[in-house]
Amino acid sequence: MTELTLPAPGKLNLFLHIIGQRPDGYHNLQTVFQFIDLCDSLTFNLTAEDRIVITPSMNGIEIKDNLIYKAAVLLKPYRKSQQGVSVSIVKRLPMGGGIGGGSSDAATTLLALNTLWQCELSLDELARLGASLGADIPIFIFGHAAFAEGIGEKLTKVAPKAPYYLLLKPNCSVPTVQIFTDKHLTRDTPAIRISHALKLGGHNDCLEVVRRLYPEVDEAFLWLTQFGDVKLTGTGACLFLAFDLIDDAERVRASAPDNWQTWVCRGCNTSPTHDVLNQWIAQQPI
Ligand SMILES: C[C@](O)(CO)[C@H](O)COP(=O)(O)OP(=O)(O)OC[C@H]1O[C@@H](n2ccc(N)nc2=O)[C@H](O)[C@@H]1O
Ligand SMILES: Nc1ncnc2c1ncn2[C@@H]1O[C@H](COP(=O)(O)OP(=O)(O)OP(=O)(O)O)[C@@H](O)[C@H]1O
Repeated sequence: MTELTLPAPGKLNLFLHIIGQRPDGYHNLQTVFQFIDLCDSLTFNLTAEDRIVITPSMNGIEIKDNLIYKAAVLLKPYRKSQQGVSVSIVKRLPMGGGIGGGSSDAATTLLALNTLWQCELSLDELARLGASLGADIPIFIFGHAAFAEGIGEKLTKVAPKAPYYLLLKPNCSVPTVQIFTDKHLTRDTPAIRISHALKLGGHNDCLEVVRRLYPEVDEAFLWLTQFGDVKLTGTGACLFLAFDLIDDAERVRASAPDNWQTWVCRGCNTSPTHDVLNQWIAQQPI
């Protein structure tokens, strides 16, 4: 039986500028995406029966709402056979954290099944399919750190510094839609050039709104600022801080109050999903 196990990494928005709003309500952004080596793990097994099975079930998510399921359904019309798939997942990425766990699971499913079901879609075609499920999916299909524009689908490869990060999730989850519909959100940050972004970075326009709506994020932000330049990823709730040395990151982590989830992880400019998938493909008999 064919089995494929792939990591589904989280992402960070190193900055997130909102430069306008489209007529359909979606926001035009400028952001730099970088992956982290904190990952879910997804194992795919093809099955004779034409069904999509996901185990274990995820807390509070019906299978039909699971982005893994939705991604698999999107690819079904391109299959060369009528085989189904069983997906088992080890979930490590917190939900509602702004690190794109659901999007990464969906993108990993598209990449894995494109190979296992021999759909032969290009990365651009997969990214377009993925974008119909969520704005964060194209970056995980693209597979390289990128400067992103549009709603996150216009991607230009970049290679920012890849430090260690202390990632902290305050004891709350932030629904993306709540932040994007808040009337106090800044939506008119002037557009910058990619060279400016790489040299000077930027800020996250969602930070002030998230701190005001979520006192837990505000408290964690204030605690972390004593150690450096704290950033919010996406619409939160996760905050992160960069370190050159892993020991410094671990020292701050050890002093964090117990009610916050914390991780020390490394920035990655290539996606671990693509790294492992390319190795797997290279090992298959011709
Ligand atoms: C905040 C980011 O994580 C930054 O990378 C993304 O922009 C959010 O991406 P996502 O979670 O995949 O978002 P989606 O599932 O596509 O959209 C959720 C909701 O957020 C709002 N939304 C999302 C993305 C965007 N550029 N503008 C928006 O206004 C829309 O109301 C949408 O209904
Ligand atoms: N496989 C999945 N893993 C996680 N969440 C999923 C999955 N499938 C559906 N969801 C739904 O998507 C929501 C957002 O989850 P996700 O982990 O992508 O949040 P996030 O990290 O805040 O993402 P983003 O930065 O894209 O907003 C969850 O609250 C959950 O209801």
